[in-house]
Amino acid sequence: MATVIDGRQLATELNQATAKRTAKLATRGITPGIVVILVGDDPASLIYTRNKHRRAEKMGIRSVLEKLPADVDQATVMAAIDRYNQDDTIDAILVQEPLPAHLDGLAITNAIRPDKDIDGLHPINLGKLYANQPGHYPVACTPRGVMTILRHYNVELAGKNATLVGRSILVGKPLAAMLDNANATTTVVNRYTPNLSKVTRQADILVVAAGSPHLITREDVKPGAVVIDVGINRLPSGKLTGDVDFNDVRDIASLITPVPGGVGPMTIASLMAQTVDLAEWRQHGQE
Ligand SMILES: NC(=O)C1=CN([C@@H]2O[C@H](COP(=O)(O)OP(=O)(O)OC[C@H]3O[C@@H](n4cnc5c(N)ncnc54)[C@H](OP(=O)(O)O)[C@@H]3O)[C@@H](O)[C@H]2O)C=CC1
Ligand SMILES: Nc1nc(=O)c2c([nH]1)NC[C@@H]1CN(c3ccc(C(=O)N[C@@H](CCC(=O)O)C(=O)O)cc3)C=[N+]21
Repeated sequence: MATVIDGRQLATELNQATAKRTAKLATRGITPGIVVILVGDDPASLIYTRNKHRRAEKMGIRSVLEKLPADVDQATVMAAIDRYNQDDTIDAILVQEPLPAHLDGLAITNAIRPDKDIDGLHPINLGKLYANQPGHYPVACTPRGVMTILRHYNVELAGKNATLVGRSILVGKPLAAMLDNANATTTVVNRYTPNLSKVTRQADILVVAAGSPHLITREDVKPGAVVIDVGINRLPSGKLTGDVDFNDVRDIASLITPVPGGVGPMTIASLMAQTVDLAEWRQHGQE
């Protein structure tokens, strides 16, 4: 029977540590600030954005929500980015995905100042991660949260097979780079991969970020594997479920994350921690 990873507990611990850091910054008159740019009114994005806002305010981070209408034009979004790039009270800029199809998401990402790029999506930050460069730069918060979980539960990575289902720029790709940097042997699969099950069964660490409810069942998992479920899917009943059939897989895995209560809370906690990182790094740059 697998140990079930308690993402909420780990997130609470990380949030307490982050709150201590903001309290220390406050004594120097510094309040870290994040802006979330939300285009349109996708209900799931609204919930996620509200959760972030509430969490930030609780821990002494100023949170600004810039809501733009679904039919906003490219120039207006670019002007908003430019304004926050120059705004000294803002340390972190997050553009909520997904963006409406008429907008050029790549141009928007590339316009964010790399030192305010809280999702680590700017090519400069992605390049540093891929090159495994030393030094300070932001990385995507969900992969950062997953790496924190693996470290906390003492999961050995060097020499292990780490397989990622999903290759998005926000989750699969950066997490593959982080696992590779930690000397795991990484495999990234996508929709075109033949015989998915054969590949996933090789994994000592299986990370699933596909957005497909119950894609992974026990036949796809090596006995004793560590299973990290990033997927967030809302069922017609309104319940949240991951990409892994939790009840089917839990007795053959060694460690497993639930949904909800696994990776999700760690994404938010990592976002808060990295906002404070950005504020501190910028401060050092200015001193
Ligand atoms: N818990 C958290 O904190 C977070 C959760 N999420 C959730 O994680 C999931 C993934 O998010 P994201 O990475 O942004 O999603 P994307 O839709 O951008 O990417 C999904 C990836 O999964 C691959 N994929 C989908 N279905 C299959 C399949 N049947 N077999 C193999 N590969 C498949 C796709 O392949 P291809 O490229 O070929 O299309 C793609 O690479 C979503 O449910 C999302 O809501 C996302 C961010 C944070
Ligand atoms: N630029 C950008 N960056 C993101 O990181 C990003 C994004 N866009 N778009 C959407 C996805 C999704 N995502 C989630 C984060 C936390 C929870 C979360 O807190 N989940 C809780 C439950 C939440 C609930 O109950 O509704 C849990 O899993 O326990 C969910 C989903 C970040 N994303």
